[in-house]
Amino acid sequence: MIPNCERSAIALGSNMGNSEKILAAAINILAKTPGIVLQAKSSLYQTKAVGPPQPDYLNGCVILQVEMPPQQLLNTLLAIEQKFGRVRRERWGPRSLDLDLLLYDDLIWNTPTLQIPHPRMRERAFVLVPLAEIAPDWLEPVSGCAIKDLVKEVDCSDVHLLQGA
Ligand SMILES: Nc1ncnc2c1ncn2[C@@H]1O[C@H](COP(=O)(O)OP(=O)(O)OP(=O)(O)O)[C@@H](O)[C@H]1O
Ligand SMILES: Nc1nc2c(c(=O)[nH]1)N=C(CO)CN2
Repeated sequence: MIPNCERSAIALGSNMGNSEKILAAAINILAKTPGIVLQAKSSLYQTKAVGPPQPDYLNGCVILQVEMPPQQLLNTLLAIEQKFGRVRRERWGPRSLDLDLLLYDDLIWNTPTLQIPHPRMRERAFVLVPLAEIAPDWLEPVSGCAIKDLVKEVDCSDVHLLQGA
């Protein structure tokens, strides 16, 4: 536990390369980053890609205790994406690693480079299913709804628990 720290939820996704290995390695790096303590880790889910046709994703979420402001946390996430050779080509296109900052306590934050809560999290079953597993009672601050209730509003039929993960 870090004194004066905030709780943050991060979504992880990958559909290029050895996604299981990449997600495990990314979580490991996050857990070893100064100012970050890994509090909880969801199962991994195989999910049908939303967006242009592309391979299925592996998705998961983690809860972190962080002792850094939101923009610094985003910069940390972008640096980890780069380590795994993330190249931005098309919007919502395939990627070796995607890390999205979903929630930062009950903060609502809107700048050109960072929006919290993540603006599309409420419509994404591939985010809400793993997040509900580890943070069901966390209130998404824009809607005021708990994650366990938001997950009931989306179609979860394309999100499957990865066996043996
Ligand atoms: N909450 C957030 N988490 C991550 N990135 C964010 C957030 N809010 C704004 N951004 C900005 O979005 C930029 C582009 O993100 P990215 O390329 O990962 O989008 P995407 O994964 O293709 O689509 P989506 O944002 O719908 O998940 C980042 O460089 C970052 O500046
Ligand atoms: N199933 C799934 N589809 C996606 C994902 C993702 O992580 N999982 N990420 C996207 C861009 O952030 C676009 N589409």
